Amino acid sequence: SLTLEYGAHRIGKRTDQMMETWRNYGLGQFIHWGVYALTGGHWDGEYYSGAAEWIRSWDKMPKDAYDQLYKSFDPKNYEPKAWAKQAKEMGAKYMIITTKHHDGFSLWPSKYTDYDVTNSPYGNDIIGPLVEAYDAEGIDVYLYFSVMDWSQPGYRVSLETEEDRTAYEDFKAFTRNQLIELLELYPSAKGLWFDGTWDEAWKEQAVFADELEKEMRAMIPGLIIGSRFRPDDYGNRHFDSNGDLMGDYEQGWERKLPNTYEDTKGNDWDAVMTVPENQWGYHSDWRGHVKSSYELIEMLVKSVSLDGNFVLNFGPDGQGNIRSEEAKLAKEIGDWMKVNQKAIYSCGYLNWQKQDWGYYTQSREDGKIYMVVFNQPLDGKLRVKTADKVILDKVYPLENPGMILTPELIQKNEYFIPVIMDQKWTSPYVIVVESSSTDEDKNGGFQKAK
Ligand SMILES: C[C@@H]1N[C@@H](c2nc3ccccc3[nH]2)[C@H](O)[C@@H]1O
Repeated sequence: SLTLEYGAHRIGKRTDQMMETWRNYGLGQFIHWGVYALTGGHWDGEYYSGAAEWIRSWDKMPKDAYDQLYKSFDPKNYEPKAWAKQAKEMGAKYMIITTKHHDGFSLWPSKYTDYDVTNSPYGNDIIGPLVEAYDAEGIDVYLYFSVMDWSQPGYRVSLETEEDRTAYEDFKAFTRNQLIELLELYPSAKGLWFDGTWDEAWKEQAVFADELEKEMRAMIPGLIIGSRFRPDDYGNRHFDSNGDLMGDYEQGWERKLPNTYEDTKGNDWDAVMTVPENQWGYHSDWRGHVKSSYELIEMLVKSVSLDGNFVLNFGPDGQGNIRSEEAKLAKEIGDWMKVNQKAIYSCGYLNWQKQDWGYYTQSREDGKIYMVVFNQPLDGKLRVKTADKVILDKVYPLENPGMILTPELIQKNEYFIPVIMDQKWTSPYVIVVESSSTDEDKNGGFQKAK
């Protein structure tokens, strides 16, 4: 392997308490909010078919017109407490907020740019009250920060000339200043979610990024930073030139999920997901496929079954309203979580053979196994092929622990579990499996369920 000075500084998962907490979240909320929301994905009566938060890059959007939008940013309906309550009801354990997206508009009072909320009609800090509201609901806050910043004179896609390099040094100092400022202003933040780090210019900044990451980690012990921040000695991100994961978890799953445990390489990871195919910021006219709560619940369960977190995106409109489609999804997902959350929180991957009826999760606290059923077989029998030396001690619906189900042995380590057919399941349901290993538990087999 290559000798890397700026590659992965740790092999394998972090095992400290803050990372354990992160690993056990299951469900998160992403919030994309900024001046792009004022356009709603349209300009001058024309429909923008790209991602709404990218509308500044649309050839039909005059750049100076976009850059004046902040003079209209005055969200009368911004209610951070209501947003936090809604997220609590949905069952989100953490929230990631765009402090600054690619356009550079800073949603907090920044000493380092005039392109921020203090120079908008709204005038006040957006981030602070949001952090307080989510902290009050017991939802951990993470700060999204785009390194790419179209508003900054020193920003460069690549460094071709000496002038580029000189300008980029200013940009690097600006970037560091804003990040230090954010961590000083919002010390209850548990981590940073970096974006906009794919430019060639940034990929040459292995030394700067490593020193900055160390500085940020020193400011908030346990701070959680994913794989999308640092480039290594050769400009590789996410995985260094030896194939080792950079940062504390893999951040590559944007609008997609791993399909197998092998796809995750055994790392921690999050998947961030839009409700339409590709809209993070507010677009008033969602076209194409809009995901249902059923689809999103399956993505959540699949993520947890593969040891990841699922982060669902919300894009409030220019007045600070959560749109009705998202409010409905938050309610529907929350209703499902209220009944089935034990199969999500503090759960992860179980190495039993994947079956067609759905997904297994296993509690990291008491070893209980959850079968989350999406595709109930017509004969009402769920095939279960356990790992070796496993005994099924007790099986029952999570919603009805008194209804003991008797597995039918098919062959060694393989059973049919008869789910009650007259029980009309109308949404994904959970069967609990309490199990033990045939050896005494000295070999670290499944912990005996308490
Ligand atoms: C989390 C998501 N990442 C940003 C983004 N910009 C991209 C440019 C090219 C390819 C993928 C991108 N994702 C999106 O605007 C959103 O913030």
